Amino acid sequence: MKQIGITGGIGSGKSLVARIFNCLGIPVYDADNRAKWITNHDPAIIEKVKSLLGEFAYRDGQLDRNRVSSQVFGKPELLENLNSIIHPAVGEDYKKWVLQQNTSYVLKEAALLFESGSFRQLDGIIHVSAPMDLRIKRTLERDKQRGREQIEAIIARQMNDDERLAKSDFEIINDGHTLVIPQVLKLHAMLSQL
Ligand SMILES: CC(C)(COP(=O)(O)OP(=O)(O)OC[C@H]1O[C@@H](n2cnc3c(N)ncnc32)[C@H](O)[C@@H]1O)[C@@H](O)C(=O)NCCC(=O)NCCS
Ligand SMILES: Nc1ncnc2c1ncn2[C@@H]1O[C@H](COP(=O)(O)OP(=O)(O)OP(=O)(O)O)[C@@H](O)[C@H]1O
Repeated sequence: MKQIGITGGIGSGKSLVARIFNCLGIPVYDADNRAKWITNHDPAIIEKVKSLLGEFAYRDGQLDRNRVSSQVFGKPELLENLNSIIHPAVGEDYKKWVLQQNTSYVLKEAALLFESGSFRQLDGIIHVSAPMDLRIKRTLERDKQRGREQIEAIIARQMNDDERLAKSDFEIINDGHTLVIPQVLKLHAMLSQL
């Protein structure tokens, strides 16, 4: 079974593209969502996050995401420390998940496939590309709690599009003009044959 990554910057449309593959019967591991689950449920991770960010990082037993976003996205060192707690846990969780799948290929969706090093375990990477202004506009519309300043701080913490695309094997253009479903169908036909 081939393991394919799907990546792209914030607001590029990874989740949307991943949902289309999922409709075709392809299992998708959503690293963002699993990271959310782990930070709320794994006691060892919760302890580590609290010792890094303080007790107030959690409210009513849940990670206070707005508070933590304001705390970490403007502070590269703090974010790196948070990443080094969460990324290995997501890596282990993914390994268990993949053993339970039995399709011709699976998808791992993550914004930070290259930054986290997890691309090394994958057989190919799909890059979802969209112009920067459109990515910011989509994210502003989706995440009402986030301002433009925070979105720009997040973008500054991610690999730039050119570099990410150069490291990827396939591209899906999600620029608001190019039709997305035909691109997914073409790639799905090819990946199913691998
Ligand atoms: C800082 C946190 C609490 C903010 O939560 P919030 O609900 O506001 O945002 P969410 O998790 O939905 O992320 C929104 C988008 O921001 C970007 N992003 C998230 N974490 C990071 C990061 N560490 N570095 C760069 N970009 C990131 C991604 O494009 C992501 O899709 C959360 O993002 C987090 O715990 N991040 C660190 C762990 C991580 O890297 N998760 C990503 C997948 S493993
Ligand atoms: N082609 C499109 N047409 C209209 N809306 C779109 C399109 N692509 C994405 N969107 C919308 O833009 C927003 C961002 O898309 P999505 O959540 O898939 O991005 P993402 O790459 O997964 O972002 P993140 O890294 O933050 O998780 C969503 O609200 C989504 O519905």
